[in-house]
This record gives sequence, structure tokens and C-alpha cells, in this order.
Amino acid sequence: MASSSRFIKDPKTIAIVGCPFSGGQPKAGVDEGPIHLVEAGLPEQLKALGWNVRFDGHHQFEEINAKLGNDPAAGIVRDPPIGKLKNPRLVSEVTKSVAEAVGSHAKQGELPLTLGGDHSLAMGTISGTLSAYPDAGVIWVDAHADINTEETTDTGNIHGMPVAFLLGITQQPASYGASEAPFSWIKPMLTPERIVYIGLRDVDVGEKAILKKHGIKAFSMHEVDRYGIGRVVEMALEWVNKGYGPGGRPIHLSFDVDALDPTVAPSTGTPVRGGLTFREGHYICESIYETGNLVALDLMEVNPSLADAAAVKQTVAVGCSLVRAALGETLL
Ligand SMILES: NC(=[NH2+])NCCC[C@H](N)C(=O)O
Ligand SMILES: [Mn+2]
Ligand SMILES: [Mn+2]
Repeated sequence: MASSSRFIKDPKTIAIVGCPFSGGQPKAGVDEGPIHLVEAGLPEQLKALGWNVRFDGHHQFEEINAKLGNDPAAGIVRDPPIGKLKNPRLVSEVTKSVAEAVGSHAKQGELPLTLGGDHSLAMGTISGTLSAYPDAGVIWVDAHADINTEETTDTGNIHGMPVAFLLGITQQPASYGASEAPFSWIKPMLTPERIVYIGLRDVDVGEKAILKKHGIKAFSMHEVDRYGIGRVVEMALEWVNKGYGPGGRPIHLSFDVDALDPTVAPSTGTPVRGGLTFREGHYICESIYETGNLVALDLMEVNPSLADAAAVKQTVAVGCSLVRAALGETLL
């Protein structure tokens, strides 16, 4: 673990935050992602890399459902849309609890590894990271920008919106007349120059306008083709660290498995062709580990119910292998 993050305390500890949650999008099964990743042996694989691994079971979010009067097993979800936002109270409460868990691990000098679950969870993970490291930068690897606002979203699925909440550029539900105020817990602590995207290829029209308006740096698959992944990662890191002191910012890596090409990671809810190769995905993870600045990692959107058994196994195995690459596994 030679170049393990200089921000992580000894004994170097990974805290696995398992989040079986699907409320940010409509497809069942993504809540099974973290269970499959752990059952595939991920905790042991990380121990084998020299980490101390802390995993106290997956989050259950039961109290949250009880509080909302939901009974998911019986199909009762009392969480009507607010404006276009679907499941707003549930997503807000769940991500709030994830922010607290990730924040407390990060403040103790542990490296939180959040296993999703859908990508709305990143509202929680990145808020948690920023509570411990206010000047952290974010590398968001995804086919999608997940930066829709209440105005621009076509689907109302909150997994397409977390970055807008983190930047504070979407309206809070309270401001358009909702009596309760889901998401009012989010303190938008991220700024547009501290997030950079890699792998984009399915960006909604409204999202393109937002990226332009805020000058957000994005390396789409077009740039990956043009410059190669090596140069893209180098430029991405230069961008987030621009003007920052020596050593570089603490880095939060949020990896949506759909950034990979569907031939590599087929079992995910919103696959888009033309994605990263197996090696390109791993190269990103390896390079960020090498900076010594990684402070938190998300692996999101593994959905083990959207493909046949072999494709599920492949997707879960790739997920584990990306995480290992981001946490110090090397080829030699
Ligand atoms: N985390 C994801 N897989 N997001 C997909 C988002 C798709 C689309 N842009 C939407 O807003 O619904
Ligand atoms: Mn995506
Ligand atoms: Mn995503």
C-alpha cells in the first residue's frame, strides 16, 4: 500500500458502507448490488491488499421507512412526488443518513467505500466527504452527468440529479410549495470547478446547458478517444487541483458502473453503448490511487437482476476489481 492516501490514518482502514437502496430510480434490483459485491468476497479481497476492513452489515433504512409510513415488502410507499421529483422524502432521508455514516468514518480518518444502490446515494456520500474534507475534489466517472435540476429532469428520477443538489443549483422542494422540505439538510458545499467528469456519453439537453453555464469540466468518450485515457486522467487531476497547494486536494471518486461499456458491465439500469473498456475503467481507478489523495470511493448502479446469471457474475466481478484497483491493487 505504498501510495495509500496520506489523509487516511494508521492502521489504514476501509469502512464499507453497504447501501441497498433503489429509490432514486424505478428499476428493482439495484438494492441487491451491494449484497452481491460483498458476497463475491470484496471485504476479503481488500484485506488481502493490506487494509483493515470494517463492515458491520448493510444499512437497512428501516427506521426511515417506518417514519414515512412505508412498508416496501407490502408495496406501500407513502411518498408522492413533489413537483417532478419521485420518492423525494425517502431519497432525502436515506441520503441524509448515508452522509452521516460517510462523514463520521471520514472524520475518524477511515476511507469510506460506499456500495450502491443507485447514484442518488452520492448526495449522501459526497456531502459526508465534504463534511470531513471541505476542500475535497470529486471525480465522477459515469455515462451520465446526473446534474438534472427539478426544471430539466425528464424522468423525475433523483439518481439523475445528485450533482445539482450538491452544487446547490436545483431548487429546494420547499421553494415550490412543498409543505415538508426534503433535501433541506444538504449544505451545497461543492463548487463547479472542483468536480470533473470522465466517460460521459448520454447527457440530456438541459444538462448540457448546465455544464456550459457553470463551466464544468467534462471528458466525454469523445475526449477519451481523442487523447487516450492516460492523458484524460492527467488533465482531470490537473483541473481539480488547479491553484491548490502542493500535494493536491483530497479526492472523492464516484464511479457509476455504467461508465463502462455494456459489454464489460452489462447488469446496470441505464446502460449506454460506446463506454469505457475494462482497462480504461481500471486505469482511472489505479491512477487516482497513485495520487495518494483518495479519501472516499463510491461504486454505484450494479443491478444484479437485469441480466442472465453469467452477465451478473461478470458485472459484480468487474465491480470488485474496479474497487481493488482504486484501493491499491497493481498489475505488477
Ligand atoms: N445514475 C444514473 N444511472 N443516472 C441516469 C440518468 C438518466 C437521465 N439523465 C435521467 O435524468 O433520468
Ligand atoms: Mn450512469
Ligand atoms: Mn450515475
